[in-house]
Amino acid sequence: MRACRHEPVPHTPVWFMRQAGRSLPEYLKVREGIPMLESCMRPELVKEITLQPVRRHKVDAAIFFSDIVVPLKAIGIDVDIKPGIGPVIADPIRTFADLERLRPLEPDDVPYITEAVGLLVDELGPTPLIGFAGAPYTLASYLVEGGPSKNHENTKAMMYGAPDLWAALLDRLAGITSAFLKVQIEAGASAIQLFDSWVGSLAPDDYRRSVMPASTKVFDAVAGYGVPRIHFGVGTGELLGLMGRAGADVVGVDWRVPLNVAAERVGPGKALQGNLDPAVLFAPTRAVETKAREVLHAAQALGSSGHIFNLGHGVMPSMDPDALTRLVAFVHEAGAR
Ligand SMILES: Cc1c2[nH]c(c1CCC(=O)O)Cc1[nH]c(c(CCC(=O)O)c1C)Cc1[nH]c(c(CCC(=O)O)c1C)Cc1[nH]c(c(C)c1CCC(=O)O)C2
Repeated sequence: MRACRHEPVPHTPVWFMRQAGRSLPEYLKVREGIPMLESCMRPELVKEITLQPVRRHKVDAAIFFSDIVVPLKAIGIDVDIKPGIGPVIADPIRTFADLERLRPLEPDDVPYITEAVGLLVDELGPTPLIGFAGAPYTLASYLVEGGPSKNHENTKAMMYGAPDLWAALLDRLAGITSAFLKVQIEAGASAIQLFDSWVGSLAPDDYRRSVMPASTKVFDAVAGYGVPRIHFGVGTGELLGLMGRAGADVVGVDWRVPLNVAAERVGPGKALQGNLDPAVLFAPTRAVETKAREVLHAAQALGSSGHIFNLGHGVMPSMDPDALTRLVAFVHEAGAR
């Protein structure tokens, strides 16, 4: 939390996006026979899965085990997470009439989230819990396409061709996302991350016009709590400045932009999170450490604090968990003040 606020830290803190999940044998064991979305609704199981990578890797933060589509499911959208595919929406959102299915989210829709966060905060003690949600653009891409998409063609067709419908869709999603984050913060989450995983597919002008207002609305909605707000997307090199200006305190960076360059794009006053290429973890330990040291060096542009070490995107299921554990120890040692 101190690194998020540019305060002095004993060492660079580290956690990994998707640190909980299929890279861990203990996860595969407890998930056996339980569908993904159902597992997100069982507080004891959520607690166990969230804690697994903290115990194993000694990371400096826990990320709440859930999924970006959980709030959509909670308001009655017919969505499922298909193994190896991702979220699939039975009836995509394409018209103004479809929007009526996106009703506001109430805390009572997600009692299992409140309960799981409470259990976790008790158990984690001083280790912070990061809550999260999907940002309006990324959620819209799943809702409009009906599932994962490479080119986001239906999404962009609506954004360019039906701007009023698009704005109304993103505004509704901003409300749902804000409510979902508030539930997690009020239950005790120390920080939040807004994942706009697929927004890197947009040019800066389109982002500014068609997406930034909804993301700003989300950040504004939770500003009053004073918890650090992290914002991340993949391939967002050209958007980093705007994503910071949308209201993030910490901007997540993928591996394509060195952190010293990202610091210039984001400007003073914001911390950075990232940005080791996840694929580096498949190389021998010496190579991992060389690349991790490069990340730490580039982050020195931020001064003595304001860097949270992470991967440039999520942990992959085929990664060796021991390589991640070794990386945490290395960052703690090489990033000591
Ligand atoms: C785009 C997105 C999704 N979900 C999420 C994002 C944003 C992050 C990113 O950019 O990767 C966010 C997410 N999903 C999950 C977490 C858990 C917390 C953590 O990071 O440890 C988080 C933060 C669990 C999950 N979410 C999912 C899994 C795998 C399902 C399983 O274990 O059966 C987990 C552990 C499923 C999911 N859900 C989604 C995808 C693309 C997939 C993968 C599909 C597949 O490859 O099988 C949508």
